[in-house]
Amino acid sequence: MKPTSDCLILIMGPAASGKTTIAKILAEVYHIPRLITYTTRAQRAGEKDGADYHFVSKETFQKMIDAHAFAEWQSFDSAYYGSCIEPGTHVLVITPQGYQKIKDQVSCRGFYLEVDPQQQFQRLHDRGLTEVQIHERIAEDQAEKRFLDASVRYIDTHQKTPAEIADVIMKQ
Ligand SMILES: Nc1nc2c(ncn2[C@@H]2O[C@H](COP(=O)(O)OP(=O)(O)O)[C@@H](O)[C@H]2O)c(=O)[nH]1
Ligand SMILES: Nc1ncnc2c1ncn2[C@@H]1O[C@H](COP(=O)(O)OP(=O)(O)O)[C@@H](O)[C@H]1O
Repeated sequence: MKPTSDCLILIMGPAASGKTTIAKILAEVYHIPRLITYTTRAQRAGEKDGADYHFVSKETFQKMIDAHAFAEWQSFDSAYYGSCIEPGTHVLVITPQGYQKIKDQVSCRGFYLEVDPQQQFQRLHDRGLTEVQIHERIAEDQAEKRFLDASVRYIDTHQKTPAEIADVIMKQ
């Protein structure tokens, strides 16, 4: 089924599984805009404020919580992440826990990207993470999987190009 009516396409997956890459293709090729979420984590090299995230201070994030600005928010990997939902068809990159909090609020379709462990390790190493940081992040992502449910579609990204993965999502 294609997203002909308002529908959120929720992209989930562990660190460096390709979530951001796929969201960019869905925006650029399929013209499905991404909802930019808010985070207190540090901006990575190459990331743009307002395009990858709205990078905000903890104080600003807390003010947004107090103002009930978020559809959901959570603490993850020593930072806060929160999303605001708008009407229309959009892509949202989110944790499984975030998915669990909003799945009954909106019409949505969830996808979980699975990544080859060796490729993931290499990508996270290239991102500058230490071995300890990599193992901590993998454990946190693993713990998040308990929030997935039977309606989530798993996509094995190994040996698939980003364009092929986006195509799989669009054909659902
Ligand atoms: N619950 C929730 N999770 C988010 C939000 N924005 C991003 N995330 C998730 O937060 C996690 C950490 O994201 P990030 O720090 O960019 O690391 P990455 O997964 O390695 O790219 C990922 O699983 C994202 O999908 C949000 O607004 N709410
Ligand atoms: N299907 C793929 N094939 C090859 N490289 C990929 C693929 N998906 C993502 N990558 C690369 O892996 C790295 C991490 O991807 P990214 O989209 O930032 O992951 P995430 O947002 O899940 O952390 C990037 O360098 C990206 O170009």
